[in-house]
Amino acid sequence: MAEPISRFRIGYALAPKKKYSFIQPSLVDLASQRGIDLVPIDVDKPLADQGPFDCVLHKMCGEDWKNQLKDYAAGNPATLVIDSPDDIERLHNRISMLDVVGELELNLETARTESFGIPKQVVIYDEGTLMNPDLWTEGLKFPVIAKPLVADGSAKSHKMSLVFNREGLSKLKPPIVLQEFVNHGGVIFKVYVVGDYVKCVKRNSLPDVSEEKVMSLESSLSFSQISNLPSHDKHSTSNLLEEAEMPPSRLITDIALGLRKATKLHLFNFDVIRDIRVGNRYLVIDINYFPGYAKMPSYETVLTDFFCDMLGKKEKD
Ligand SMILES: O=P(O)(O)O[C@@H]1[C@@H](OP(=O)(O)O)[C@H](OP(=O)(O)O)[C@H](O)[C@H](OP(=O)(O)O)[C@H]1OP(=O)(O)O
Ligand SMILES: Nc1ncnc2c1ncn2[C@@H]1O[C@H](COP(=O)(O)OP(=O)(O)O)[C@@H](O)[C@H]1O
Ligand SMILES: [Mg+2]
Ligand SMILES: [Mg+2]
Repeated sequence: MAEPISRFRIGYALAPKKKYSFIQPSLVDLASQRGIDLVPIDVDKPLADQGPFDCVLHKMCGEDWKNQLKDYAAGNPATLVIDSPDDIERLHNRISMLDVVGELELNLETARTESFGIPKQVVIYDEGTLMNPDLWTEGLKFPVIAKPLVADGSAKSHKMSLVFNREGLSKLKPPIVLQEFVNHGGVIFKVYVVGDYVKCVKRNSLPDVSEEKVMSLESSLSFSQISNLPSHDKHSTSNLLEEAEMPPSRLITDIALGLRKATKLHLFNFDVIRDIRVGNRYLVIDINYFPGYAKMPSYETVLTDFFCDMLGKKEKD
C-alpha cells in the first residue's frame, strides 16, 4: 500500500498499566496504516523538550503534569490536547462528577417512556457528622454504598463498602459519599464514549439486596472494582448478565451526547443501572475518564477513526 502523503504524530502520556492495555500492536498498526504514529511521552522528562506532536492524549494526575501541559499548549497552539486537565478534574470528585447529570435534558420522545437521574447521595467530610446520622439521613435509607469522595484512579479510590445499618458506619473513613444502594438485577451497563461514538455493554454488578439481608447481623461488606471480576467470584450472576435486557439505545445515546457536551470531554465511559423498583428508570452512578477501551469491541477501529476525525478537523481549522 502506498504511504499517505503526510504523517501525524500523536503523543500519549499514560501510566504503565494503561499504556500496556491501551497501546496494543493492533492499534499502533492500524493507526500507522492510516498515517498516524503513536509516540510515547516520557513523563520523567520535560514535555517541552519532546515532540513535535499534532495531538496529545493523556491520563496523568498531578499539578506538575497539568502545568507542563498548559505551558506546552500555550507554546504550541497548533497541537490538539485531548482533553483539558480542568475538564477532566471534574471527574475526580464523585459529587461534581454526577452533578453534570442533573444538567442534562432528554428529548421529548425519550422522556415519554423513560427517565434517568442519579441515586440519592450525601457527602460526609468528617467522622463527627458520619456518626450522627440524624444530620444527614434525610431521604437516604439503608443499605447505602460508601464511596471515597476522591476518584483519582488510585486503588484506594475504588474501595467501596455496602453498609446495611448504623453499626456499619463506624468502619468508614471520610471524606466519603454515601449513596443509596439501588437494586438493579445484578447487571450494570457500561457506556463507552469516543468523540461522538457510543457503545453500551453489559457487565456483572453487585447482586440485589433483600430486606432479610438488611436485617441480618452483618453490618457492612467491602468490595472493589466488581465489574472487572470474573463471574465465578460474584455468586454466579452470569445468567443475569446474559438475560438482562439492554437499555433503549436512544436513551443511552441521548445521555452520552449530553454528557459529551456538558463535560466537554471526548474520552470517557459511564456506568448505568436500571432501578428494578421502577423498571424504566435509569441511574448514572459513575463516570470515568479514559477508561479501559481495549475491552470495547473493535476498539482499534473506533479509536483510529476518532484520531483521523480529530486530526482532519484540526487541519481544516
Ligand atoms: O484498567 P481497566 O481496563 O479495567 O480500566 C479501568 C476502568 O474499567 P472499565 O473500562 O470501566 O471496565 C475503570 O472503570 P470503573 O471505575 O471500574 O467503572 C476506570 O476507568 C479505571 O480508571 P481509574 O482507575 O478510575 O483511573 C480504568 O483503569 P485504568 O486502565 O485507567 O488504570
Ligand atoms: N448506587 C448504587 N446502587 C447499586 N450498586 C451500585 C451503586 N453504586 C455503585 N454500585 C456498584 O458498585 C460498583 C462500583 O461503584 P462505582 O461508583 O462504579 O465505582 P468505581 O469508580 O470504583 O467503578 C458499580 O459498578 C456497581 O456494581
Ligand atoms: Mg464504575
Ligand atoms: Mg469509576
